[in-house]
Amino acid sequence: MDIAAVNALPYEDFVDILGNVVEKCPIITAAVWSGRPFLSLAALEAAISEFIDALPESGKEGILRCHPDLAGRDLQSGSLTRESHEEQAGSGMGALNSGEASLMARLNQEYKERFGFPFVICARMHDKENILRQLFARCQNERAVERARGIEEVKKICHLRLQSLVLTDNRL
Ligand SMILES: NC(=O)N[C@H]1NC(=O)NC1=O
Repeated sequence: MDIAAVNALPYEDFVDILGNVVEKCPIITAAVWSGRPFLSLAALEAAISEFIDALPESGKEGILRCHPDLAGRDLQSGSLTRESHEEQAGSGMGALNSGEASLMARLNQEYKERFGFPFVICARMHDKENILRQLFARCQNERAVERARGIEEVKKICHLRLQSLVLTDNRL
């Protein structure tokens, strides 16, 4: 399970295995495949990051819009991706009390109305109190600041997803 094994994957397997390192954006994984061979996992991560940075602002917002709300309807209906489900469950999003749940729903809605994309945060790095605090604070920012902030969080999520795939996926 090393970068040589990742480099040896045909693109179909590469996209099957790594296609959700950026939530619901397998096009990013498919695009960076042509940059093989990667010298390290960090080099693969850097290629993903560079691809994202080269997108126009509308593309970056598109990436954010592919993310499900935290504690939102996809969590309630059980339709989150496996990765997102683990992240949201781990940070307590499935165990909000009714006050926290309604505050989260109200602030998520306020955030989306203000910016036109959802609030994104690397859930694995925070607990529910911290997420609510950040959501409240970030609602006050400017749109460009939030776009950049959300993309930073996407990269943190991607980093942790890549790490756990390479550590645990025995297909690699
Ligand atoms: N909206 C949002 O932040 N979603 C996510 N964050 C995370 O760590 N996993 C997600 O699905």
